[in-house]
Amino acid sequence: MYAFYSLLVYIFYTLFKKEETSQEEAGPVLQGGVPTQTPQAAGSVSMETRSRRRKDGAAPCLQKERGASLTDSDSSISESDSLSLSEEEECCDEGFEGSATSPLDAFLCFRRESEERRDSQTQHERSSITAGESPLLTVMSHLLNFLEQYSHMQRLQERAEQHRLQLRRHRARHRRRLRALRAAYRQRLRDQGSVIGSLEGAIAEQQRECVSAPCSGPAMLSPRAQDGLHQLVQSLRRLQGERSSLQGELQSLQRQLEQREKDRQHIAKDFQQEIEDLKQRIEEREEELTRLRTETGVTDSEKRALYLSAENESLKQSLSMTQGLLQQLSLLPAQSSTALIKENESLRSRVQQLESSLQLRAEQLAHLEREAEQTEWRRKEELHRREDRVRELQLELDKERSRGPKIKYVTQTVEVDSPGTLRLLAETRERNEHLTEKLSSQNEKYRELEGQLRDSEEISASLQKKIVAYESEIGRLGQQLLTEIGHLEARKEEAVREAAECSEQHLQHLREQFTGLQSRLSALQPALRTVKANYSSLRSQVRSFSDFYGAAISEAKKQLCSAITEVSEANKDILEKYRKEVALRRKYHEQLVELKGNIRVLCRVKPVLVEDQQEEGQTTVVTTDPNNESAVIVRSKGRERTFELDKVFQPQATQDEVFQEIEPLVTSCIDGYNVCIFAYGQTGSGKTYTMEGIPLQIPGAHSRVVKGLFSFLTVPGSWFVYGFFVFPTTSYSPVLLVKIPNDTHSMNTILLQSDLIDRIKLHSLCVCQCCSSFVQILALGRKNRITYSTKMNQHSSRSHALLTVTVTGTDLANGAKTTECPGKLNLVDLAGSERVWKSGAEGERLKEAQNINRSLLALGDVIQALRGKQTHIPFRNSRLTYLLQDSLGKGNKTVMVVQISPLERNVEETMCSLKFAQRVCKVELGPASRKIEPAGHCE
Ligand SMILES: Nc1ncnc2c1ncn2[C@@H]1O[C@H](COP(=O)(O)OP(=O)(O)OP(=O)(O)O)[C@@H](O)[C@H]1O
Repeated sequence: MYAFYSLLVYIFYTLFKKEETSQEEAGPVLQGGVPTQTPQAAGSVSMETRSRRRKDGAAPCLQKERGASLTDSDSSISESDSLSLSEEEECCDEGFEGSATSPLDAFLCFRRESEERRDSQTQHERSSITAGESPLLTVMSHLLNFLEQYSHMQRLQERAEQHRLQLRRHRARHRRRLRALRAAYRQRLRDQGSVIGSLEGAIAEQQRECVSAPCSGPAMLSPRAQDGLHQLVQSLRRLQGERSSLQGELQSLQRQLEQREKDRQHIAKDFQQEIEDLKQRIEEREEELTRLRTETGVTDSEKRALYLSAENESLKQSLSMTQGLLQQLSLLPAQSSTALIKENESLRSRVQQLESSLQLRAEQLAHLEREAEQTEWRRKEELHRREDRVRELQLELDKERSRGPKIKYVTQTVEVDSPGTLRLLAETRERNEHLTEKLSSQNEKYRELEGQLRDSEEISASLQKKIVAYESEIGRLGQQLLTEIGHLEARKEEAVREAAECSEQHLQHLREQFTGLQSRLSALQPALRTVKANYSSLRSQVRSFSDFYGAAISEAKKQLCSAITEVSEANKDILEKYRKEVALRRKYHEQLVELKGNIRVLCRVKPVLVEDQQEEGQTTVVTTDPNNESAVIVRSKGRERTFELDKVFQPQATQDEVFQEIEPLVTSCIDGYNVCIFAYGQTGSGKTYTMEGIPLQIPGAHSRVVKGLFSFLTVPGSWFVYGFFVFPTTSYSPVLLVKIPNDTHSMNTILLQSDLIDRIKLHSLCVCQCCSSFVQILALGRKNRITYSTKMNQHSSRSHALLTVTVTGTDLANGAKTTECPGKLNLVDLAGSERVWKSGAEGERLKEAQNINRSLLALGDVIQALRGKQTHIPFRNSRLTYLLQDSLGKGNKTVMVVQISPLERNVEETMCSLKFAQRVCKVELGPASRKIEPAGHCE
């Protein structure tokens, strides 16, 4: 299909170029302002018309035309000429109405037929073809439309040219006829004048004869003379009648001339108006054309169309370029096509308008020509009649002249004989004078008419000049249009050439690439062969290598097994040594802890704060001995009492110093012991400060213990894996200290446990795998802990806070777990013991204070029972003691931090706390015991 359309484009282009070149060669040449065709141009036009007429069987018309053109030079025009002219016009009209048979028209007919054929195809095929070839078809349709319009314009121009030629011939014929009529009329007038002159001469001669013979009377006139006179008078009367009739005819001619002049003026006006309208339309069209060119870029679209056609040509040359061309065609903007279609439509409508106006003009011209012919015919008829009459008059005058001697004789006899004859002569003379006067007046009128006719002819000539000027203007505009079309064509050719060059270059480039690739391919082929050979050799090597590899692996395995057995033997010794070392470390640690005591009581003296100094009784009653770290002296009621405890921290002691005393318990917990660290003391003495500290600023025991626990996870080469389970809860309230959200990223699992005792529940079990999640849980617990302001403490804790951490350790060497019941670390921040009257608690607060004191009393009872080594330890007396039974019982390790206030006003509570601490000091928990599962078999 593409090849077919490219062929079509080529044919179009060739035809178009041929027509253009023929037009350029046979372009109109202006001669004296009138556009005429050169012989070549006439030849080309006549060739076309000749061929057309030959087809129509109108060859005689051309001969007649030629005959008419040849006879145009003749001075006289016969009726046959006019007849031939009318026939010629009919033939020409027929020729114009006939269909054009130029090569371009034939091609357009062929295209129409092909379109019809294509329309007759099935809708499916047509849609598929249209969908596939729309850009090319669009371009082709534009080209065809353009060519159609161009051929139509050419036909119109030819028809206009023919009309102009006909008009010129008719005008020339009309002028010739007018000249002949004028000459004939003048001749007739001259003849009449001569006849009259001869008559006057005869009359004068008769008068002279009458004067020379006065004696002769009318009686002397013979009857023959009388008859002659009678005939003369009658002839004179006829002449008079003829003159009157001629006068009437002249008047009618004058009226006709006037009417014709009016008609001519009217037609000229109409014609001028039409010319003006046409000029205006041409101007509008030109403006619109320029506007379209500037706005829509018609030239670009045409360039693109020609570029596409060039691409299409290149398709024939290279099959590989087809796909690229299709893509370029698909990339064509639809706007240019629509603009071209619109422009084509507008051009068509304009051409139709011009056609209709041309048809109107042709009709008007035909009407004018018919009128002119009628007028000419009438004039001719009139001239004929007048000539006939002149001839008759001439004949009569000749007759009269031939009768001259008789009249002379009669006149003499009349003059001699008849006075009546003299009277008649006088009358006749008078009449003759009168007729002469009338003739002169008629002559004057005729001259006036002639002048008017000349004026009208001048006007008509000027009008014709104008028409000629307009025609020349139209021709010039047409020439400009043709030159512009030529320029456009040149541009198109330039664009086509550029596109062809570009495509040629591209093709050349592709060819070069292709040749380069081919050379590279040819160069690569030996390399490929060598690579293939290498590959095959490698493949065979690989095949042989797999066997070699299997043998090597089995050999290596054997070597590795032997090495592993050797290393494992060596490692066994090392592991044994390590275990011994660990056991030794634990033993020594245990011995150290036991030496220190499984239950240790530490005392921390709160420093005197600024706010404490503002109240009464701010004097300190507690003193410490720098040389004795285990003694604290309290002055009460004028007496000093020394309490011996395991360790007494001075008021300046830091959190770190306190933790150093607690730290061994962390190691014990890791080793699988149950340990308990709790703070005891009156309200506001600093228990929470010691256990929790000030978050992020001065961390307390909680954070440090947790850090210590997690530091074991990062010990390099550790043989243990630890898991930390946290039970943040409260001993007093069943409300959870920490409500752990499900989406907390640091929690892996949340387990619910069943009731353990009464209404105390361990609601949640959190598995912490990093320190930050531990700290988070602590922060949540701190946030949820209930605190109220009392007289003793602004942020007094109203419940015991327990943080239970269970630790499981697995020995990687033998898989032994530290215990089935893992090591447990209880961190307890007890609620402050207080004197109710002192704290000023009431209502709910009073109940809380009572509960707190009750639980602390139960703790004291448990401590008392342990001290007395009773068989029954009342752990179940309170929730607090129940929760702490794992850590307070036998085989456990406990650290109690007694917080005391150094102020005088708290001396009673300080004494109570220290007495309780001393009681605890005397408790023996017995040797601590580890809970270690038997090791499983090592894998
Ligand atoms: N060693 C210390 N150094 C500085 N400030 C301290 C120290 N100990 C306690 N405090 C301050 O004393 C105030 C009371 O302490 P804290 O709340 O810890 O007492 P408490 O024993 O927990 O009271 P309660 O039993 O009523 O909860 C706090 O403002 C705390 O910062």
